[in-house]
Order: sequence, then structure tokens, then C-alpha cells
Amino acid sequence: VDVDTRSILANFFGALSSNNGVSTPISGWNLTSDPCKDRWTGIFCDSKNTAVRKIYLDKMNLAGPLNVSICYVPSLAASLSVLSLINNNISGEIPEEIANCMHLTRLYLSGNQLSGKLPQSLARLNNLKGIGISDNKFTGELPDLARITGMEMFLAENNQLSGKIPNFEFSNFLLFNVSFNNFSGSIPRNGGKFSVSSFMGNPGLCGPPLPNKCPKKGPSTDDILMYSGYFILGLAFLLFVIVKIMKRKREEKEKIERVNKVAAVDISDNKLGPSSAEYKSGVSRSEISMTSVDADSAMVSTSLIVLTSPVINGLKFDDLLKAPAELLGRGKHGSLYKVICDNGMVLAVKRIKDWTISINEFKLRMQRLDQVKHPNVLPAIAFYCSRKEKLLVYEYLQNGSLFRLLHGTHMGVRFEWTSRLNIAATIAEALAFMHQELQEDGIAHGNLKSSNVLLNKNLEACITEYGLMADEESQSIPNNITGPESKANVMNPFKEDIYRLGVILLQLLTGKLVQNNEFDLAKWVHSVISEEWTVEVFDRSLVQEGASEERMLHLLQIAIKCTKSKPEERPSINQVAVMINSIKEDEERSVVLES
Ligand SMILES: Nc1ncnc2c1ncn2[C@@H]1O[C@H](COP(=O)(O)OP(=O)(O)OP(=O)(O)O)[C@@H](O)[C@H]1O
Repeated sequence: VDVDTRSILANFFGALSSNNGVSTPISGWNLTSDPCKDRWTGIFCDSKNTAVRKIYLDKMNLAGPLNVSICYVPSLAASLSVLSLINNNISGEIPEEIANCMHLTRLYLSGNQLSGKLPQSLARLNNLKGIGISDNKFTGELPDLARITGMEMFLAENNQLSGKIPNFEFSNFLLFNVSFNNFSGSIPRNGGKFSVSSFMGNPGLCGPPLPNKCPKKGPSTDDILMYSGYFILGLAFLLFVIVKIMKRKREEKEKIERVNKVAAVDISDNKLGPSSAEYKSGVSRSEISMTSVDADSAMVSTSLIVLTSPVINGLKFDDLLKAPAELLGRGKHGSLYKVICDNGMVLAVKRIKDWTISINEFKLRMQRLDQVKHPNVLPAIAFYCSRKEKLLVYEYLQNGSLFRLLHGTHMGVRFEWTSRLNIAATIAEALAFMHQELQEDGIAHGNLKSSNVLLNKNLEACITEYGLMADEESQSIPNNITGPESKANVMNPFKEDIYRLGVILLQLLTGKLVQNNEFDLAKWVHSVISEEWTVEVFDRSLVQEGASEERMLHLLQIAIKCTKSKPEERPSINQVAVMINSIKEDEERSVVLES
């Protein structure tokens, strides 16, 4: 590294650390050593150790004004891509000269005392992908950051920023948050990608996803002409729809009473169906399930079919009907209710809507699934089905899901590397077992994600909702991702499970939220890796914990293979299970050696 870079770096750090009144013990950072070769703390260089690529000085107790002298030295300005000064005590404004660091891709300044307007020059940093300025005291309007086309992340919550939110190209964004500022006007369209929590706390903002609508402007003559055209077209369409709806309503009315009788969540007082009558008379549960399935060939089943689970011991169908139900979630495919029965048993009842599987097919599928048991896959206890609606009854697992573990508030409880690795290995093994057993039946999980990985009472991973989605509905990985040449493989739901398992592995490694859909996270990781910043993808808490970089990289490689866009390039679940287990064995060996 040249002399100019060395001395400007030493000055930069010296200026910020001398302001805190305490001399920060930090290794290196003196003119007699080399920032790259002597590994100055917080400095990361290229592979040849000749150019400084990144500066990370988070939580260093730095104070005083932000000086951007580092952007004056041409060689440093040309190589520096990341400047991160998170959680210090730096104050004052961001100088306009920050734009001299033309190659910055990430600027992280959250958690400081910075104030004033963001410099207009920031919008000239065309390579920026991520800006983090949360928890500062910035005011005024944002520069036109929408000009920067490759932005993926903008975090600015908890400032006093005002004016309109720039018209960002949200389709590329992975993270966005401007909550708790003074922004006003309508929220730019983001296709539902970011929720209320990204925008709340700005009294002047309006429009979706916020509940308050924006005031409407009066229509122009052009608008009036256009709308009258639409109106005539709409009217014709409406007439057509009304006729259709009336027809359908008549049909539905005939059925609705029967459906309500059995929807546990509607807590009706209706009489029981034939299978529960049999239940009362003391027939064993497995017999009931068989008789019900065989006897019921009508179009609408009115009975709850109890499978062979021992957990349900003593539960009657009307217990389920009368028990209070609490809505836990409304997912893409239906709703989930927590039901507490009189005898204290707590159940989770999934109500699936609009699954176009026939009743008989559904019953056969549930029976087949009931024959395949794995300790880390939650079995259904009972089910109900009509043409419109399907109910699945599961044991309620009170320890939450992997999603909550990764993203919930745990008040300082660390989700450690070894736990993450164990969960990954458990999911892969359970999935390998299920895939093997159900290969011929073509029943894959279909909706594997971190909220469908629960923790059982031993805090082991337990996959739920296996096989609940019809095959055609589980094809949510778009064709443009997989490419037309692999259409045949797109139809393979087992390969889709592998993709989703890969995304879960990525979540475990990065700690990142799957905001909109799985592809965003996979795309982000693939892009960071292609820029050779692999280590940057890992969850900071894993790095801080001192988790083995080698083993994290190994797991990352598996995740990358699983999320290959061409299904045929993804490994088989057996290969994945074997690979993850070998990392686990390595980890266990190293723990033994260290102790
Ligand atoms: N058996 C269970 N016991 C306890 N919690 C559960 C159980 N099954 C699911 N949950 C949790 O209840 C919440 C709602 O579940 P739901 O299945 O409706 O959501 P989802 O998985 O996000 O949606 P979907 O499966 O429809 O795509 C999730 O947080 C999930 O982790």
C-alpha cells in the first residue's frame, strides 16, 4: 500500500479516535506498518494485499466530525468499496466530498449523531448498493437517490428526514426502511414488497401499504374521456360477472350449511357427522379413519377423519367444534388457528382454501402421508375436507418456528452456529426420509420455509405442513428463473423442495429475512459471492461468535448448489443430507479437540 494511503488512513482514524477522550486500544494503525500486510484492525484488502477494499470500524467509540480525507487519495478512492462506521458517536454532516470515493458500494453510518441534510453528491455514487443511515439526526430532503440504479438497500429509520420518498426502483431492493421520519406525500409503488413497518411513523405519508389513503386530485378532461371508455367496458363485464355470481351463489347456498357444521374454527353447535358418532360408540381411531374414508364417497364429506396419532387420545370431534379458536396467521394458502380443547389439549388447525384437489385424492394423500412417520416431521392428527375447504389438525408446538428464532426478539439470546448447523442437518435428514418414502407417490413438501419449521419440546427442528399443497400450486418458482429448457424439471416438486431448503440454509447463514420471496435472498447471496465478498454474507453474530469460517463456507456452498436456477443442477436431498452431516461431524470433532 502506498505511503499516501497509509498516512491518510492513520490520520483518518487518529482524528476520529482522538475525539473520544479515551485512547482506543486498536492494533496496527501506525505509519511503521502496512495496513494490508500487517492487518490493521478493520481494514480489508484485495487478495494481493496492495489495495484497501473495505473499512469496518463499527462500535469503536469513535467521535467528532466525519472527515472524508480518505476519499482524497486517488489510489484509495479508487479501491475503497465499503465504509462502515456503525454505532459510534460521530457527529456533524456528511461532507459533499464523500462523492470522491466513486467506487463505494456500501456506506454504513447507522447509530451515530450525524445531522444536517444528506449531501446532493451522494446521488453521484453510481456504484452504491447499500446505504445505512438509521438512528442518526439527519434532516431535510433526500438527494435524488433513485438515480442510482443498482441500489438494493436503503435503511434510514429514526431520523428527521422530510419531503417525498424518491421514486426508487423497488424491484431490486432487498431491504428498505424509512420509518419514524417526517416524510410526506404518497409512497412510491413497491408492488407490496415492503410492509407498513418500513414506512410507519411518518405522519405525512399516505397510500399503500399504510392504511390512510392519499387525497385524490380532480380528474382532467383526458381522464374523464378515458374513464368513460373504461366505464362502458366495465359495465358490460359487470353484467357478465353478476350473472355468473348469482349462479354460483345459488349453488353455494345449498352447501354452506354442511360446510359450517364441520369448520372447527367457526365453533358451531351443530350435530356431529357419522364418524364422530362412531367415535363416541368406542370404535378405535384407526377403524374410524378407515370406515370414514371408505364409506364417504359423496361429493361433500361432513366428517372429521381422525388419523392414527396417539396425541389425540380422548378428544371428541365436538370438543374441537366448541373450543375457542385464535387466528395465528393468514398465509397464502389459508389460515392457521390455535384451538384449546376442554381437556387442555392445544391444537393447530390449518384451514386450506381453494385447493383444487378432488376430495378422494385429498383423502388418499392424507392417508398415505399418515403412513410415513419421521420424528422430525409433524404428523396430521385429523383432517376434514369438502370441495371448497380442507381442514388439517396438528398438535400445537409451543416453542415457535425457525422463522421466529431467526427474526423474533430474543432479548439477547444468541442463536448459535452449532444450533443452526444441527437444525440444518435435522431438516435435511427428515426431508431425505420423506422424499425417499414418498417419491413414487410424487408427494413433496411443496411449501418448505422457515415458518413451517417448528421447534418441538426438545427444541429440535420439526417440519410441518408436509404435502399440503397441490402439485400445480406448489410451482411457485417462476419459469424465467428455471429457464424453458428445464420445463420437465420444473414439474418436479422434489427439486423445488431442494431450492427452498437452500433458501433456509441461506437464512441460517445470513440471518436475513425473506422479505418478498425466496429468490430475492438467493439472488442477493449469488450477487455478493460473484463480487468475491463471500464473508460479507454471513450473519454478523456468527462472525462475532467465532464460528468456523471454513464450515460456514462449506454450508454456503451447499446452499448455493441447492438454489441453482436450473433444477437439474441442484443436488439430491440425500447428497445434501450427507454433506451437511459431514460438516456437523467436523464441527463436533473440532469441539472435542478444543476442549
Ligand atoms: N403446529 C403448529 N404449532 C404452533 N405454531 C404453528 C404450527 N403450525 C404453524 N405454526 C405457526 O403459526 C403461524 C401461522 O402459520 P401459517 O401456516 O398460517 O403461516 P405460513 O406458514 O406463513 O403460511 P402458509 O403455510 O399458508 O404459506 C406461523 O408462524 C407458523 O410458524
